[in-house]
Amino acid sequence: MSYSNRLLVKNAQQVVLICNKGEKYLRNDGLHSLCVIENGSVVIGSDGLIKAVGPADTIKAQYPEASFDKVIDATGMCVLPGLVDAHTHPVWAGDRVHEFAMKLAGATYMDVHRAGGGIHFTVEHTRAAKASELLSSLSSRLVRMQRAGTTLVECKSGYGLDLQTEVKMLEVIEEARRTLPINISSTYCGAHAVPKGKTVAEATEDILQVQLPRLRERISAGTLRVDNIDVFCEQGVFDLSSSRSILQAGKDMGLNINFHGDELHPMNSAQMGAELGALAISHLEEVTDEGIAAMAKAKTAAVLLPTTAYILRLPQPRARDMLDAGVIVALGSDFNPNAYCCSMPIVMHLACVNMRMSMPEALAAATINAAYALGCSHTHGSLEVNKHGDLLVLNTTRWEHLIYQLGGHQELIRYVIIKGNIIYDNDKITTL
Ligand SMILES: N=CN[C@@H](CCC(=O)O)C(=O)O
Ligand SMILES: [Zn+2]
Repeated sequence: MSYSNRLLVKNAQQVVLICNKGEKYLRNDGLHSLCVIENGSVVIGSDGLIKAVGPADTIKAQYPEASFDKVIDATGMCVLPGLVDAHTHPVWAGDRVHEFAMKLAGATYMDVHRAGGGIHFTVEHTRAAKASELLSSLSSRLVRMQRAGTTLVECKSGYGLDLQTEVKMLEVIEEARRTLPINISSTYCGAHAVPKGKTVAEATEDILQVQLPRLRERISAGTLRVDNIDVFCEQGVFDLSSSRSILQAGKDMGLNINFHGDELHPMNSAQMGAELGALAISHLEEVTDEGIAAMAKAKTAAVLLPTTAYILRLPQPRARDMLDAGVIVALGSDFNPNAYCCSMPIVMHLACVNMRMSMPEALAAATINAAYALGCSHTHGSLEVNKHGDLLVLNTTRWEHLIYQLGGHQELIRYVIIKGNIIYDNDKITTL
């Protein structure tokens, strides 16, 4: 046995593993109760991976405390996997607080978009911003997410809509990946809106003939990493057939398909995504029964975004119907200038109250299933041996408090740990 382990978290009242048989996702019966060890400990090795997790007495017998760089006594506390945020747009300049006021006064999302605001407003400001400014605001946002317990986050481009700005955004995401501890899955979303002055056909042509080929070169040369391809498949944005051709082209270059579908209108996006072998489709407020069945069969994850329906006062996504049909349900914050939320604990609370998910369903959706939606559930999303040592220590004896205490994560999260390193220590926590 190695005598140079990085971290021991010992004697936790609860260690929430989520699952313990190498499951890549949880659905149906797998969601009824999560795998929890009472009075447990976790061992993280010097490579940042989990070496052991189990009853505190067993771990104590196997690992002498002296073999650890750091020991956390979690008596009276809970340990759970770091949260996974499966959908964010965190690289942009120019906030849209003025549009929030317009929407509160009755304007719809598409009213604002058609009037040249919304994504177009953000595109104008993001094109004008320096990469260093975008990196600085991205870093602050990611640090906020980390403090709210997120340890793996999907980050999209999509406020450039031209080659130069899309690449600038992807490079900024890449720099954040190199400099911050949080794990990042990056997504090219050049088809987030039709740029002003172009038709859908012209925008699609530009993506297929100019943007994707340049990205392919950069990825092959190892100068840029991109994991997923995204499109906003919506009436007045990219129609089904242009979305299909862009997603297929991305898949052909090795990207995972993970896109916005069936948000404001039923577009048959779910069926199209399932046919293409999409790993995930987000939103789905307007998905049909046929779309739900197709996603369940194809094991395409549904990334549900409770903040969007809440802020835009949309119908709630049909989480219960999807869960009952066996769809793999994940959650995301949808952080963007329209939905300014960095907190997965708040997202889980909204999912429970507004979308009628149970707390175990919401936690699985924000861990193992969100990791699945990003193609990372073999390394993230549960506390199992050989996975990344990414975890939260909560100052409470039952994990459900993280969801129950709306907006209470700042007082509940004592430590955020990524690969066995403490990246946030909230030592100001007192009693709860
Ligand atoms: N629906 C499309 N995209 C974003 C909103 C982006 C924006 O409004 O800037 C979403 O997921 O909600
Ligand atoms: Zn989005």
